[in-house]
Amino acid sequence: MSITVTSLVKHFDNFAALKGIDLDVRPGEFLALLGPSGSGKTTLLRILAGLEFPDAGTLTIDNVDVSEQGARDRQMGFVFQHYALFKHMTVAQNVAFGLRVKPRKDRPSRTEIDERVDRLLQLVQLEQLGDRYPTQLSGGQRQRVALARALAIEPRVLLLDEPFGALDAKVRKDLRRWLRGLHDEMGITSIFVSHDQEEALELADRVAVMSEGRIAQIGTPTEIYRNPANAFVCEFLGNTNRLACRIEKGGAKLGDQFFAASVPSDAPALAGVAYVRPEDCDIHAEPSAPGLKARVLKIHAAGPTTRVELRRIESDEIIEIHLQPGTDAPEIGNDVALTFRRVRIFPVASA
Ligand SMILES: Nc1ncnc2c1ncn2[C@@H]1O[C@H](COP(=O)(O)OP(=O)(O)OP(=O)(O)O)[C@@H](O)[C@H]1O
Repeated sequence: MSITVTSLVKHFDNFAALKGIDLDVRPGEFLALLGPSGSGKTTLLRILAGLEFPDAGTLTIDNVDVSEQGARDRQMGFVFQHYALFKHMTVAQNVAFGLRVKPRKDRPSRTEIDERVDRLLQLVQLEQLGDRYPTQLSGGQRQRVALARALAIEPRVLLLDEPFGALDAKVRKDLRRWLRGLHDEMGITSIFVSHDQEEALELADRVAVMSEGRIAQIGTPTEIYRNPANAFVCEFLGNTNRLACRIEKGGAKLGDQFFAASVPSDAPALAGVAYVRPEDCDIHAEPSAPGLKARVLKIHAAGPTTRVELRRIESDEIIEIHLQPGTDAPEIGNDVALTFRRVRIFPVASA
């Protein structure tokens, strides 16, 4: 199923929660809505689900306008972070619920429902636990039941709002890999909300980064990580150094290197911020080598990557770099030169 959202606007009283969202979700795609708290992710998901209605804009599924349809008619499956299971029902009864409440003409027979529940419990790897009650399950198992329940109605689209948000880091990581596998197996168009950049970048085919009711950028994880469209996306994806610079003649100098910025080359000089990821830096032990001068403060050698913390001599800004494999670690206290393989530069006004 493809989904197209056009010029979607939503206010809560005077507050604009969505300020004009355009979005195309491709059939079978796994799309992440990523953004800080309050950026509008849940509001957008609830509008897609038909649980909330926009003030303006349209929503189509496979080119059919469903803007006026309610949640029941849209045939979407939802899994929310705290999507409580029915406590008085067993796991199997929870999964069957969406089928049992269908109007008689659409409702599968009792045998068909039992068969489908068995299949779904196998799919979420809980086939042994059909007779348990939700309180007898772990958090991760409960979320898998919630997922099986959402899938039972054979939804056209699966909507997930931080489905693993309440779980601890290890379970969360295992479950998201498992969910990605399940998605690939079923090929169902899925949209999930996350405020965790690592989760979104790992799971999704494409990520829509949201900021203050707008989509700041949409692209594959590699595109948004390697080529963030603006300062907000750079900062939100984290793991980046922020270095003051001066933009003139269409770019800025860091040490001896010049990097282009997306400003006209004849624009007046202005203050900028250069963003450099730690893995895009090279260190030269000889301080007189061409490059940005910095002093080595700390070396963190535990783990697979050696991280070096430095202070930029001219400004006291702290820079973290990841040492390239095969490079000798510098001495703490020594001055060195840094060169950069990839830098994004934006004017301060937009930073
Ligand atoms: N029913 C409501 N009434 C009033 N304001 C609301 C309502 N729902 C959401 N908002 C506001 O709209 C904005 C967007 O909320 P939304 O829940 O979509 O953000 P989010 O990106 O999902 O955040 P989070 O990650 O914290 O869940 C927030 O400022 C929120 O306070």
